[in-house]
Amino acid sequence: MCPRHLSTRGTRAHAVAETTETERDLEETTVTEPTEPVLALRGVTAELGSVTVLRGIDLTVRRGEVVALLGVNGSGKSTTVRTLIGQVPVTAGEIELFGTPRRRFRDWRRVGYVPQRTTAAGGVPATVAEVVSSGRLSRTRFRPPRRADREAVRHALELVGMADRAGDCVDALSGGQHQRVLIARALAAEPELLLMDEPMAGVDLASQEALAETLRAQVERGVTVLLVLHELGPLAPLIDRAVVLREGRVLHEGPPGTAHVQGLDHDHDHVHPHAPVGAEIRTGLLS
Ligand SMILES: Nc1ncnc2c1ncn2[C@@H]1O[C@H](COP(=O)(O)OP(=O)(O)OP(=O)(O)O)[C@@H](O)[C@H]1O
Repeated sequence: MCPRHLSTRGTRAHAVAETTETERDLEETTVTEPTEPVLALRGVTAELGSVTVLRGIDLTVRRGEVVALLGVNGSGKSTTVRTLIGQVPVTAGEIELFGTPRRRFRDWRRVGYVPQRTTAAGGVPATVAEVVSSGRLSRTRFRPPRRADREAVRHALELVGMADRAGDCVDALSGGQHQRVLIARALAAEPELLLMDEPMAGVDLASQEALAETLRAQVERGVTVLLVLHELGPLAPLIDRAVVLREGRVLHEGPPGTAHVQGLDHDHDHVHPHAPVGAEIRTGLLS
């Protein structure tokens, strides 16, 4: 809870064995072959309410790839990502994560998810460190956090330049800082696959560049990335492939330079969600 109840339990001797366990976990999770699909959607359809939102999405992302999902507002980008994590049920088609049908997939520590930011206040009086620690739950389950967990949280905060705000209440952060905390939360589990829904939304240009650097380091580690974007921006050099959606279907797939020709410029009716530098935007971190 905010602002001063962070645990500092644990001893160094304890930690050595715990680090070993985490290393063992990591070894177990890096067995995917280089060209093996990390995620695959085949003919995926989905409805929200009574509206058909996805109309047969085919998408494969292989290990180490960085794929941008582009398209105008309402084309189904977020819904596609949310079907992958089971937040939106599919009405037809197949989804696989790491070669396992999604309905049987349980190894969620391999997946980091950054949700699309919202303007709804979460209302939970949590500190930055607590929110980022929640990203570690897929590894810690219900056991108390160990030194390796606290170390991973600290490292994730360092990666997004928020280590000095660990004890602050999330309510005290700006919109861009919230976004950085959400990214740190996803990184805390040291995932192999990062799913990011507009990770740069509301982040000023300098911070976008810092986050692009963070992402580059993840990609160099072999992390696979699928991210929803409205524009490539500082992430452009990292993107291997762009997939453009329109009305719940894949309209175009190819090198990122071709994406705008194929359906974005002509339908440029989407909102760019970037806030001006220093803008105070409240987000629901936990929603
Ligand atoms: N909870 C919901 N109930 C009904 N319809 C919804 C719901 N959420 C989204 N939709 C509709 O589903 C469609 C796809 O939405 P989605 O959020 O996947 O699009 P998007 O491409 O991510 O858009 P944006 O760029 O605005 O985030 C839109 O027409 C949207 O209005």
